[in-house]
Amino acid sequence: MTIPVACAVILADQKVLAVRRSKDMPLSGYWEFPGGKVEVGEIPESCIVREIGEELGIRIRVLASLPNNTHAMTSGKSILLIPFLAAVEAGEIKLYEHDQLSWLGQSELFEVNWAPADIAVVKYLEENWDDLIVQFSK
Ligand SMILES: Nc1nc2c([nH]c(=O)n2[C@H]2C[C@H](O)[C@@H](COP(=O)(O)OP(=O)(O)OP(=O)(O)O)O2)c(=O)[nH]1
Repeated sequence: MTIPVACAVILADQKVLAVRRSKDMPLSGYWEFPGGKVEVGEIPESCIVREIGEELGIRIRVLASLPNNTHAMTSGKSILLIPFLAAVEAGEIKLYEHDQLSWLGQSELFEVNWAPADIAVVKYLEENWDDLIVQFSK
């Protein structure tokens, strides 16, 4: 079984936002890009805007979609991670589900303990930083 999960790489000032899963969440203590499961009948772009509203209390604008990554979990399920590059359009970030946040620059990307499914996405960001984060920050 494959679970589609949309996540947002939110950029500001040439940094990206990482959040830590709290003790009430599965994979607690791991860092991730905020987001959640795509509901039945929902498109990933709508899902990510909805999830970010629920988790961070902000409205985002989707700038681009990034390569998906499938990751097999020990449970036998797979996560299909669908990342979007996004910017804050309105509101102030508050953590409604996570317990910590960090804004990471290119050289800081691996300073947090990423959820395993995110590692390929983070590597992609690191390798394409100038084309993505620098360009879209202009
Ligand atoms: N949001 C998010 N989830 C991730 C990432 N990487 C990763 O492995 N996951 C996993 C953790 C969870 O097993 C699953 C997402 O579930 P979730 O609990 O955040 O989803 P949700 O908000 O829709 O919550 P629910 O339906 O379980 O209440 O995907 C990521 O970067 N962002």
